Amino acid sequence: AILESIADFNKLNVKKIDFIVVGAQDWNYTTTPQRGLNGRSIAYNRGFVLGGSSSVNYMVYTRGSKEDYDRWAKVTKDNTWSWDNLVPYMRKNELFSPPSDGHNTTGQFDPAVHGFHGINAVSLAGFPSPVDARVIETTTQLAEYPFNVDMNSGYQLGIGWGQATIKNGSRSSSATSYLAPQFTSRPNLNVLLHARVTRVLQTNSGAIRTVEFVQDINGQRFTLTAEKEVILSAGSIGTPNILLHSGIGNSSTLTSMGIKPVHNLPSVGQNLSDHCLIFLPFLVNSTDTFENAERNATLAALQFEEWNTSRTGPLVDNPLSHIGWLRIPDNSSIFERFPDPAAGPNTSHYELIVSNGLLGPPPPTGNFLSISPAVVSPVSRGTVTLSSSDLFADPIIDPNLLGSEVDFFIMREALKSALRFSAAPAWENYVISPFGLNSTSTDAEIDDFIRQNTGTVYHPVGTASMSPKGATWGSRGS
Ligand SMILES: Cc1cc2nc3c(=O)[nH]c(=O)nc-3n(C[C@H](O)[C@H](O)[C@H](O)COP(=O)(O)OP(=O)(O)OC[C@H]3O[C@@H](n4cnc5c(N)ncnc54)[C@H](O)[C@@H]3O)c2cc1C
Repeated sequence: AILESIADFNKLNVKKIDFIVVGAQDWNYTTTPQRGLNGRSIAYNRGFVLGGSSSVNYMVYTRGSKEDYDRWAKVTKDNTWSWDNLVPYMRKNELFSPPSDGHNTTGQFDPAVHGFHGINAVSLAGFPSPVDARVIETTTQLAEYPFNVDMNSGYQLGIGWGQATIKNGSRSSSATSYLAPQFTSRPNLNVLLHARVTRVLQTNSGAIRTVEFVQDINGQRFTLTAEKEVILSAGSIGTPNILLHSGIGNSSTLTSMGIKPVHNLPSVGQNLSDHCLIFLPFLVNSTDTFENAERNATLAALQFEEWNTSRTGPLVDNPLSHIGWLRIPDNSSIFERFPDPAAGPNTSHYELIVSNGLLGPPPPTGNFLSISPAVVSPVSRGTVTLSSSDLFADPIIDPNLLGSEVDFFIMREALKSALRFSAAPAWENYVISPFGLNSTSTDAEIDDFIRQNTGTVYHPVGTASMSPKGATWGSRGS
């Protein structure tokens, strides 16, 4: 059942709680000033809603490369995390669905690598983007950007059609899939809304099976104790925040903050890794881009009406049409001093995201194309730490974006790659010029542009990281 309050829960008179799943619009977090971004602090979105960030994200469906998962297996010394062992679960989860416009998708994805009977819907775009043909033409013109029919096959390199967690023009999230009515109506699943977890606590046996929470920040604290286990899934910011307040973290740091240590696990909140991104717009010779509806309320209302009545039109999709997964050359000078950060030779260093418009608030005039680079094998590591023992204070979030020389080098090369992509013959008479950057910019000018414009794709991970059993680090450390 979906429950509004603990009082509603108590009325159910539940005798035994097997599992407690901590899940819940935005937490409104801001990062610390980022050294790699000229000291800028940036917004750090996290979903504050049922379904968490899956209810607010860009809906891009991308698996990692085979090598990424195989590296997980190696790091954890646990082969269940390998690609071969995880793919059956990816398939089981996936409900690959026709696009909203029902167009023929032959040659736009590989059915052999998808699941068609799961609950998390995935589909190709359901409204043609005016730049589709030029992107595909580019893959035939520049050897550097080969076409990849399905970036989610385990082999990700190349340019392919974007897949999104969308069905019939609507978002498929954890809230619409795992928490769909057929599941929340199960007698052994209750979802308590408006509950904010403050800590996880030890029972008399020492096991951590009790969850402490409030329904009103100034109100009573409640506890529930699970018969079997508590699965803490509050995301890469919420999870370490709760653990640290619970005394699970670096014991000496916790003691200095007045928090009683329960378990010394110094890795909690460390090792934060994220994908940094630059929205890279190009001024184009077109009148058919996102900017039209963004500057014209009547057109926007018409598009919304179309979506609302028939789930057709431009609003059935997320704002990107194609993605490229690409590597900097193996002989890049950065590798003379640093190891290759990718999980293997078939794993990308950076992503190029193609959109038929400027991502973000549009300037008063001009039509745009974006080819936005993101660093996807990042080396920089940041932290989530406590600002105080106040259970409701925001944690201190330092993703350390572009903190490493390797990530900066890759971002610079990715940005130059986006400029090369836009210079393919396919874009002749279409792309006028990069916006905010000159194609003859010096490295120093590009570097300054990067520091001033880099943000994030909001993919923080690693703050409660997996580790081999018995390791002295990570979630299974001593
Ligand atoms: C703007 C944005 C765009 C993104 N775009 C994409 C994309 O296109 N494709 C993609 O694959 N990924 C994308 N991501 C990342 C993706 O959404 C996340 O990686 C994923 O949702 C993480 O899942 P999670 O369950 O670990 O954490 P979350 O989804 O963040 O879920 C954590 C849940 O725990 C709740 N919670 C936290 N603390 C507490 C507490 N104390 N008490 C109670 N509840 C609590 C939160 O409210 C939330 O509901 C994006 C993220 C954002 C924010």
